[in-house]
Amino acid sequence: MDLIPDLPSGPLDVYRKQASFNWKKMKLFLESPEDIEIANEAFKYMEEEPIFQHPDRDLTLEEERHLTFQRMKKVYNSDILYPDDLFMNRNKHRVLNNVISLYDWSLLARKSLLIEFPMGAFLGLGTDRHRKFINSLMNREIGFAFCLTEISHGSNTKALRTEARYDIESESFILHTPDFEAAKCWAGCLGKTASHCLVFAQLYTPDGVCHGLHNFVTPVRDPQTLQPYPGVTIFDMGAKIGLNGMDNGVIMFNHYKIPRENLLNKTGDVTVDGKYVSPFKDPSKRFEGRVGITEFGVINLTKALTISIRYSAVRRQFGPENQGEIPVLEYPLQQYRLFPYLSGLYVLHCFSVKLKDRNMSFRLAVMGGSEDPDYLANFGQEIHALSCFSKPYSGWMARDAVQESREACGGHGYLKAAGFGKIRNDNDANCTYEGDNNVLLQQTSNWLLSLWVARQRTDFTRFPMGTVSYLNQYNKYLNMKWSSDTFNRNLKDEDIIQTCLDTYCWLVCWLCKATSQDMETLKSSGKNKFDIKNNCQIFRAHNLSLAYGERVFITWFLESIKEADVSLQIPLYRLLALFSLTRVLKHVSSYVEGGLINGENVVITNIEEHITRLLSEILPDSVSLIDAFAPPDFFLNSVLGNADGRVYEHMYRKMLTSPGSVTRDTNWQEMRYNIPSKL
Ligand SMILES: Cc1cc2nc3c(=O)[nH]c(=O)nc-3n(C[C@H](O)[C@H](O)[C@H](O)COP(=O)(O)OP(=O)(O)OC[C@H]3O[C@@H](n4cnc5c(N)ncnc54)[C@H](O)[C@@H]3O)c2cc1C
Repeated sequence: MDLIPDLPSGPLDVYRKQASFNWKKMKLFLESPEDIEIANEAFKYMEEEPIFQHPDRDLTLEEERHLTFQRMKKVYNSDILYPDDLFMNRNKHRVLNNVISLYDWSLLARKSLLIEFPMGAFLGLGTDRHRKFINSLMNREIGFAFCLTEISHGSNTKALRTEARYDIESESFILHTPDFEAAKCWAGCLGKTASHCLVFAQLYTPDGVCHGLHNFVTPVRDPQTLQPYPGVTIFDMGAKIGLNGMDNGVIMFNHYKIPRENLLNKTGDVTVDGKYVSPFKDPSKRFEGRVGITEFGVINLTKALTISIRYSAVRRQFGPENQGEIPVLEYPLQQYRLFPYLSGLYVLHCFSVKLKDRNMSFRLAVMGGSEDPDYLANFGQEIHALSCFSKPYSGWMARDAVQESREACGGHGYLKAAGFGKIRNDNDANCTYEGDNNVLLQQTSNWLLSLWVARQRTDFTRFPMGTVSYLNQYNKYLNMKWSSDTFNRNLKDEDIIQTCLDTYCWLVCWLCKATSQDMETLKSSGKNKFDIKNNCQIFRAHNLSLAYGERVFITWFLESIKEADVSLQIPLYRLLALFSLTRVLKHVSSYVEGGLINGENVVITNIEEHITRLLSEILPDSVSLIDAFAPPDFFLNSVLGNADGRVYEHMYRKMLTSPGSVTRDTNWQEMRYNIPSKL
């Protein structure tokens, strides 16, 4: 417990004293003592280093990028933020990345993209001949950008048009951008800094055959002068709505030659005389990014909810007659706007930790090579389906929570110093990069629907993570009906959660069935495969992906609760019951359509009553529940969310000390009331 410093006393004490559990114990449920120790050291270091101090004025684009770059160098040179054992200790890497993300997403993106991401690509897709690049990266002599997206194509990667044609005579690939629409764009660190790119291009052998997208190590700038090489045109994409410490750029190649060896050739190569050879495909790499991005939502939810819950606990408006004003957190409506996201934060955190662990087990199994290939294929499919769900879900949950939190803080929430603007704008990009959310989510339903088609000859328990084993009992679930007693008033939270899980089993089975039937109907009406798939997305396939994933969220958090200290279990069950009920309620139209509800709406009333009860039970715990997640004030960087709850003192100090706040405007002479009259 000494690891976790006490919180300063102030107006939040009222709620902290009401908590039914020890918040430090809760923190230890969320993070191990080792992780807390690593994070504490990093927090202290960054808080004390001059380069990490928050500027007291808005920076220009160039200043912001320069500062972020200098900070990145500081990170790389720090034994605390970048210790020697970082790559051997993935957990340490995760914790330190989280600390950096809490501080600034641009810094994390720069640090990851320029050096770590290419290192991963070389280890995963490269071979011995690329060792020189790894050495240069380790010596910090070069830096990379990752170039996949083109001006006219992003999600549809098959349609990308950058070409890499092999030339036997010079033993090189000739990279070419046919026109501006095929220019690579959005690549982070490309605008001003990267010396090399990992370029995805269509590989053509001299016989004119296209072998699809391959990855090419491409030097684009002189690392010393930062001038692009002849044959390469680069331009910067300019200011964005967030992540402005990062320089996203556009690049075009004009018959630009790179050595044959620069092809990352683990999954496919071209011989000196121009023959294409492909030894095998490595399935272990493709999920890594999305698994990691799932955790990004946790960071943004943490920041937004720390600010809004603490502020709501001290902000007073209205009250019963003659009894003074009450904190806005006391209003059930305010609780309903914030607590489901608080429960979502707990659920998402536990899910993303488990997903990372399971992904790591999968990758180790692939590398070990001794596992049954069917087992690996099933494991890989499950990880893929889950990460294609959880990356969008986490970005969207954070997006919605940040907006609700901003509004929950009223006008003051709109101040830049409240912090929501930066969280919102930086989180926004998570919904698009590493796969647009809506496009990605389709992969989860595609997989589920393919399983459904094969349901009569499949044993669903063969999937190692157990996320679809209930499909074995699809007949039982499809016959399920809610009775007027379902979710009855006397149900305990554990039983509520179980009923929600059963409801999700019904929902997934029914959505699989209904989507497949719709597809059959469209097929018999003469629609082609493409149209059939698209016409089943809105009310069916999209919801199917959500239902599948939400059920896994609940199941995995339930596992975590059972491992928690008994003193924490009641508040955790409450959170999970609230999460489950509010999410179950969002699928009501399917229950009506699919006949789960027959006639009476009493079950919905029961659910609403339970939600109202849970909100009031979570209220006394709410501040401590968010304290267990909250970063130090320096990292939250919000006048509304400090741990001492002294909101108005912090606002006063910030406003008074902001440059120019109490002086006359420099243009004051032109702002005097001497507007010429037309009269
Ligand atoms: C901050 C940031 C950093 C980035 N960094 C990089 C980087 O380093 N390297 C890189 O290569 N790229 C990068 N990107 C690009 C990013 O990966 C792409 O923007 C993303 O893959 C989406 O592609 P798109 O922009 O072409 O969207 P589109 O594919 O054009 O999608 C546009 C809209 O159409 C919808 N849509 C598309 N297809 C379908 C469909 N089949 N069904 C239903 N709806 C559909 C999408 O949901 C979306 O709403 C970055 C983007 C951002 C914002």
